[in-house]
Amino acid sequence: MRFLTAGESHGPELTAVIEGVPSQLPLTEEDINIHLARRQKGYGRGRRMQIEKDRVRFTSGVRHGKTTGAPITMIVENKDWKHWDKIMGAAPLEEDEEKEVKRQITRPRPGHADLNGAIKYRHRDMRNVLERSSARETTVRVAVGAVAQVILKQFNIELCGHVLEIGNVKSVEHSFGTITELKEKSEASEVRCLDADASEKMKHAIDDAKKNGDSIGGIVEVVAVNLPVGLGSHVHYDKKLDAKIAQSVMSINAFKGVEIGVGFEAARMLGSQVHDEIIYEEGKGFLRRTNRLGGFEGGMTNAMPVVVRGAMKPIPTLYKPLQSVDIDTKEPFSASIERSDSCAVPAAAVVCEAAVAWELANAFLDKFGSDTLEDITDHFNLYQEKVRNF
Ligand SMILES: Cc1cc2nc3c(=O)[nH]c(=O)nc-3n(C[C@H](O)[C@H](O)[C@H](O)COP(=O)(O)O)c2cc1C
Ligand SMILES: C=C(O[C@@H]1CC(C(=O)O)=C[C@@H](OP(=O)(O)O)[C@H]1O)C(=O)O
Repeated sequence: MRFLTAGESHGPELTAVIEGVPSQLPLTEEDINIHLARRQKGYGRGRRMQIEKDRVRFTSGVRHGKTTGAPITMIVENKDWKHWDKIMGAAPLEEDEEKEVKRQITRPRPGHADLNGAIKYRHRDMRNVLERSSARETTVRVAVGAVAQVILKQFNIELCGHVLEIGNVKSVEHSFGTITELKEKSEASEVRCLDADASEKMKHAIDDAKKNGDSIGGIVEVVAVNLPVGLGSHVHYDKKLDAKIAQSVMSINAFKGVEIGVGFEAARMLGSQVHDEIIYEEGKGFLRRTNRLGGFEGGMTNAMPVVVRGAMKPIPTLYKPLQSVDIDTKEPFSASIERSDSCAVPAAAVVCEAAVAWELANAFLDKFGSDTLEDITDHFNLYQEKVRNF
């Protein structure tokens, strides 16, 4: 499968086109809307989230609740567009509108794409950069990830993103039992954290940052279960599934680090403390005694849960001004802003979940075929039988 997204933060709508989704897959707009609503929740978001009510509309590729195999187009409306239609309009401006509408953004925010994008694409108005660099785009990436999750669920593969840390507050309680419990527990917390005590402390940390005009980041984790052995491959760098996941997660706005399993900690441990011993159980086949490597060896899944973590930096738009330089006057200034999130880590856990789901579903279809659900299922069942008898 492949996908493209298009759309600006304050434009009329966002669009995603996915090509390569198998035919005969039961798929409804509601399957997507559940995840869009999850992404909108979370303590620390700004006023924009009160304006938007993200819902998807299919305009191709789905008929009567089933995929046809043709490209699927998904549209999400920006409710905020009504406040921006003049500023964001595609038509050339009349002369008398120029002054009123064309208020140029010339003050780059440290940490955002504004300055690099303006220099690279030769824009004197940095709105042309910020509209597309905005994480509003993650709405349709979550929609794409939701389609991936529907594919995976057909084969009992499920995943869930949750929050491990916000600022220097860490979740102490990580255990969750089944994936359903992980979903329920994280969903019940306003910061998507399993640990009730830590959740409260995280909310305070967000409040403190906000009160001081500051922003705060954190660490999210995605866990995926019931994967077959052998998704991805060791044979070439661009077939390694752990590497593809890392790329996907790193592409999420403001993500600055990715870990799989014990991740960076592995460098500080000895080999005997890192590698997962192999055992064999009749009827189940080969298993690992532990899962420190987060479900990957040699760029392939090993049938243990996949565990991926991503580190999000604090949001760059700050109420507390940071120094920057106006690109027209070349004079230093201290930024003042209208609105921004103070913390988007709980939302980012849902985006990270979507990024991992996409890579897993893609690797799954690479292995088991992609034309139609029935053929994929036959191939999957045959493979699983061979794995059990290996
Ligand atoms: C869900 C989500 C919401 C975000 N909200 C904001 C925001 O309100 N203000 C802001 O300046 N950055 C926000 N960001 C981060 C910026 O989009 C990001 O820092 C920017 O695109 C620059 O990219 P980089 O940080 O990856 O270099 C958000 C990121 C995510 C994932
Ligand atoms: C709109 C979303 O996130 C936006 C991401 C974002 C940024 O700069 O990345 C800036 C803010 O937008 P605005 O400037 O319109 O307030 C966030 O609200 C969203 O997540 O749906």
